[in-house]
Amino acid sequence: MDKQTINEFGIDGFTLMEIAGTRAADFILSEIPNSSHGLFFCGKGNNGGDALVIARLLSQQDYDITVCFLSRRDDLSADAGKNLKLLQKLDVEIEILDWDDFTLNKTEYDFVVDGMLGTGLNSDVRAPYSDAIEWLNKQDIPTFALDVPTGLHADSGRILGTVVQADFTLSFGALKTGFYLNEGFDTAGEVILCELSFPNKYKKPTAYLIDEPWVEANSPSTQTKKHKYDGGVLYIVAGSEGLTGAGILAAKSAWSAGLGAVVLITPKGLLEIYEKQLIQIIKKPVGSRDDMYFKESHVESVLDILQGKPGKLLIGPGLGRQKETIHFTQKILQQFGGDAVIDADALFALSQWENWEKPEEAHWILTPHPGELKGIAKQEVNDDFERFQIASKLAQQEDYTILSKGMPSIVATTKETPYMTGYDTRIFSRAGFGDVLAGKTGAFWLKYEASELACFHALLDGHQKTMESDKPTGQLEPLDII
Ligand SMILES: NC(=O)C1=CN([C@@H]2O[C@H](COP(=O)(O)OP(=O)(O)OC[C@H]3O[C@@H](n4cnc5c(N)ncnc54)[C@H](OP(=O)(O)O)[C@@H]3O)[C@@H](O)[C@H]2O)[C@H](O)CC1
Ligand SMILES: [K+]
Repeated sequence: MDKQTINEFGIDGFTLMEIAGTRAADFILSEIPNSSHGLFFCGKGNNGGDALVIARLLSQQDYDITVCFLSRRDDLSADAGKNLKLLQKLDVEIEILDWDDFTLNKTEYDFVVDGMLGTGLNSDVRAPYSDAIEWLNKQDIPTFALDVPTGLHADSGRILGTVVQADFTLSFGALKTGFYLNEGFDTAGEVILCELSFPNKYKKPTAYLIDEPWVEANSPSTQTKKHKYDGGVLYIVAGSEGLTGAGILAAKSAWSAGLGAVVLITPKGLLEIYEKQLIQIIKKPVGSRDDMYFKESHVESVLDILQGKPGKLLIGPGLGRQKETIHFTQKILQQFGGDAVIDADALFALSQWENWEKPEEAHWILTPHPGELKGIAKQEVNDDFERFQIASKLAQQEDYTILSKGMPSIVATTKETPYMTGYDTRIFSRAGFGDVLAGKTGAFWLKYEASELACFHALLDGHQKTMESDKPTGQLEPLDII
C-alpha cells in the first residue's frame, strides 16, 4: 500500500511519515501528561523517521525529548534524515545521543517510543538494537511501539531474536496479522490503528478481524420462529461410554443458543444417562441396550432419523475412537448429503479416512484444535502462522469451512481471505469448551445460514460469556459459558 500510494497515486513517503507521526503524537498526547520526558529510540529507516516526527511534534507541546540513534546518523534513510534536520532547526533544547553515549542507568524518562525497526525487520535483531530492547524491557514506563514492536515479524507474529514488550503499538495504515499470531498477541499490547491516506483501492487485506459490530451489521436479523421446528433441527450424533459429557454440553449449548429443536441421537445403552441430564432435549436411541458406542450397524437408523425434519448435523463430541465408531462416522459423512459440523472424534475419523470424498451438495464446518488440524491436513502445523496458511489453503481446496481453534481462532472459507479473532480464544481448545463451541456453531448455522457467520457468532458468544463471568478465565468451567 505504501509503495502504490507513493509511486502510483503520488503522495510521497515524507508526507505519509508526517501523517503517521502526527497520528501517533496525538495518541501519546492523550496518554502522557505534558512536560513528561520521552526517550525516542531511532533506527536508521523510516520507522526511525516516524519517531523523529513525533519527537519534533511533542517538543512543541512542552515535552522533554531525548533521541537516541541505534545506527550511524549518516546511514539514515532519506526521509528520516530530512526529519533529523527539521528537529535540529527547532528552537527548543532536544538531547540527541548515539547508543554509545547512552548511559544505561538513567531513570529520568517517563515514557519510551520504539522507532527502531518496523516492517523492514529482515533477520534476528542485531546489536545494539538487541541491547536497547533488553534495557527497554527492564524499564517499567509506558512503551509505545511504532508500527510493529521491534523484533516482532509483522506477518507471522514470530519473534526474531528478541522483542520489545509494548504497552501500545501504534500501527500505521493497516493492522498486521502478526499482532494476533504466535507471540504477537502477548507483545503488541493495546493496538491502535493510525490511519494514513492510502486509497481503499490499494487495500487487499490478508485477513479480516472478527469483531462484534461488523458481525452484527452483517448478520440477517432473525425473526423469532413461530414453531420450534421452523428454524430447523440440530441433530447431534455424540457420546460413548465414559464420554457422555461432551454430548450433554453440546446439546445444552445448542439449546441455550435459542434453538427450537435439538435432537440427540445416541446408542441405546447410554439413553438413561441422557434422560436424567437433558430434560428438554429430544433423545433418539439407536441399536440395543448393550450398545455403548456407535457401530456400523447403526448407520441406517441414524440416516433415517436425519431424513426426518430438515436440519443440520453436529457429529463428533465424545464419539470415541473405536474402530467401529470410526467406520460408522465415515459412512454417515459419506451418505448424509446435508450440512454437518464435524468436531472432535469425527475429525479423527475423517483423518483416518483415505481419499474421502465430501458429498457434492454437502456443506461442512470443521472445528479442529491444532492437533486435529494436523491430522486433517496430514502435515505438521508448527505455529500459528502456518496454521493460518494451512487452514486457509485447505478450506479453499476442499470446499469447506474450517474453524481452527487456538489463539487466535481462525475461520477459513472457500473465499481466499480468512478471518481471525483479535481476542484470546485459547479457552476453546480446552476439554469441554470445544463441545460448547460446537453446539453453538451448529445452532447459529441454523439461525444465520452462512457457515462463516455461524462460526463468528459462536466465537463471539463464547467470548462475551467469558468476559461477563466474574470467574477468572483459568477457573471457568464449560457450563459457565453455555
Ligand atoms: N514507506 C512508507 O511510506 C511509510 C513507512 N512508514 C514506516 O516505515 C517503516 C518501514 O521502514 P523501512 O525503512 O522500510 O524499514 P525499518 O525502518 O523497519 O528498518 C530500517 C532498517 O533496519 C535494518 N534492519 C533490518 N533488520 C534488522 C535487524 N534484524 N537488526 C538490525 N537492523 C535491521 C534494515 O537495513 P539493513 O541495511 O541493516 O538491512 C532496514 O532497512 C514502517 O514500519 C513504518 O514505521 C510510515 O509509518 C508510513 C509511511
Ligand atoms: K518499532
